[in-house]
Amino acid sequence: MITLRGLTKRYGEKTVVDGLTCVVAPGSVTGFLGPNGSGKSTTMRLTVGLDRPTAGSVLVNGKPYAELKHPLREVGALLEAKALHPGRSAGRHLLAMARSNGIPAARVEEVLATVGLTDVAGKRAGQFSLGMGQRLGIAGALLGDPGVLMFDEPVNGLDPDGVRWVRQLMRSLAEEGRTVFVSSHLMSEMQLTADHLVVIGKGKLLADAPVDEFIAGNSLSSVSVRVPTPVERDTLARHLLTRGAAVEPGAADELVVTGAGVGEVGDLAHELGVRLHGLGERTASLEQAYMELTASSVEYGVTA
Ligand SMILES: Nc1ncnc2c1ncn2[C@@H]1O[C@H](COP(=O)(O)OP(=O)(O)OP(=O)(O)O)[C@@H](O)[C@H]1O
Repeated sequence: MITLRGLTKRYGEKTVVDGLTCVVAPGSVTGFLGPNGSGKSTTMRLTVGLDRPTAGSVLVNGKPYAELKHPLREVGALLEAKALHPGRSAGRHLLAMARSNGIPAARVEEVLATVGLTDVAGKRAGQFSLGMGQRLGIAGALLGDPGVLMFDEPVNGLDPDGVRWVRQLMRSLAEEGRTVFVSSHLMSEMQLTADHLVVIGKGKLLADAPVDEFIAGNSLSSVSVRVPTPVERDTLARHLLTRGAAVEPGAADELVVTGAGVGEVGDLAHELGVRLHGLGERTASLEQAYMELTASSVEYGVTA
């Protein structure tokens, strides 16, 4: 479990992490979302003692990182800036990490196999591709078999196979009862991977909710209606507009309606003698919900 209590970090005048309070619970994947520069990496760095909070605290299994006796056995992290010795092989790099944390050497073989790097264990890390480097970073996080895992943009640089592998790995780690805290900018991937979300903007907590609840609470539900001819589409659209609904063209013969339910749209079509080739709720995506919520928190937005 990771517990943040009023966690705050300032660099000079700038407050990068601003009073974050939340609990990242075991047994589920918690997605950590926020626009560029919102403080996600800083929060993760504070969690593993790479930086000190200006105020508040962050605890791993109830203790500050510095008080953990065997840190790698309690929390494993893949962070963005990897301090890899480029001339050292993947195997030796992991072995050095294992030695300094009292982890048996045999565990190195296991994690290399888990991340699919067994065949290149003797290769120098400096020659690794971006994706191989990510796999090595994940191996390092798993080395101590910790109950808490943190991954900062783990799918960065991975091919579609690798992305799927990371998703399955996160899911299985959570199913084993571990705490999995993962940041990503890939909303569709997060929607598939995460159970719960913590969303921040400009260092402040914007949301802390299960994925379904987050999507439902931050997006307008809409209705998709398929009408075969332009004349009928126009008739239905005009009548919906007079009832205060909003109508937008969708794909091909589809209209996307907000502000009216499925029943209302169906009944109206029936009254008007408009034929329907499809009618149903449209589920909003995590991306839509996220954009709604963070629109005002984007620090480096582009103005059109
Ligand atoms: N050591 C530091 N000194 C000064 N400012 C810093 C330092 N580390 C981070 N920052 C600033 O803190 C802010 C938050 O950065 P952080 O990397 O935590 O954001 P992030 O949410 O991880 O962003 P991204 O999604 O782009 O990775 C940025 O404006 C960054 O410039």
